[in-house]
Amino acid sequence: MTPTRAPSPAAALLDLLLPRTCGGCGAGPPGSGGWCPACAQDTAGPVPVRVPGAGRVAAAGRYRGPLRRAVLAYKERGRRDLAPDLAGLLVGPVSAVLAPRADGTPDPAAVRLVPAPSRPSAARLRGGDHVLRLCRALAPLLTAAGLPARTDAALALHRRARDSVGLDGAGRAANLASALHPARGREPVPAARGEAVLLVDDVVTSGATLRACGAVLAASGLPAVGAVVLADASARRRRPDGRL
Ligand SMILES: O=P(O)(O)OC[C@H]1O[C@H](OP(=O)(O)OP(=O)(O)O)[C@H](O)[C@@H]1O
Repeated sequence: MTPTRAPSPAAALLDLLLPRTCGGCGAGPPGSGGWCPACAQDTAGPVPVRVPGAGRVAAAGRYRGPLRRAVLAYKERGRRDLAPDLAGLLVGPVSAVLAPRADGTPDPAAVRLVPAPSRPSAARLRGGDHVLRLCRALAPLLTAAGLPARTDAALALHRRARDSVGLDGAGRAANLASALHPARGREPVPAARGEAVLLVDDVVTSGATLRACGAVLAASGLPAVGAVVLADASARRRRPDGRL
């Protein structure tokens, strides 16, 4: 996806001052949780997503309708104010991924949220890393709900990582394999006893991103139990230009 340039400081200030509108349809003002009642109905998750090799994966909903519009508005159209509302949609998927297992694995006592990283150039154009911002909004919600959570930007993409637009699943996997690495400048902090590591991303399509991130985390001694994403686009076909 190609982001539009981040709004100027004046425009960002205006965003803060103007009444907020519904994340799904843009009509305002929104109801509780940042959504109008109709869109809230349509964004109710969680939905399990099958991503072989990525552990348990759950999404807040399918990549369509109000949720798709909200993700695009948040990611590409400068609606950074939607971070708390979108983070709120991830609380259910986190519970689903961490739900008790039949094999007797103990329930996690805490969770570490690892954002799937953006290309540095894309993050600059978007006015910051949108998935990292999402994690930072989600962590306090989980903590308030009784599951201590923190964000760990443990992964990064090389500056020269190419835009994956136009690549199929295999091409995306190859692009990521050469570009994804543990964040520089610090040793990975091992998971504390009882701490579950969870990947977070905005959208899952082929699953290449979640698998690649999971592989780098595991190689750093931080295996993830699974992932949560805002929207499941795995049933959609990318257009010939690679866009959804
Ligand atoms: O399941 P997958 O096939 O890996 O697709 C999902 C990934 O695709 C998008 O990122 P993209 O690589 O297009 O970068 P972007 O941040 O520029 O959108 C999206 O943000 C996910 O990270």
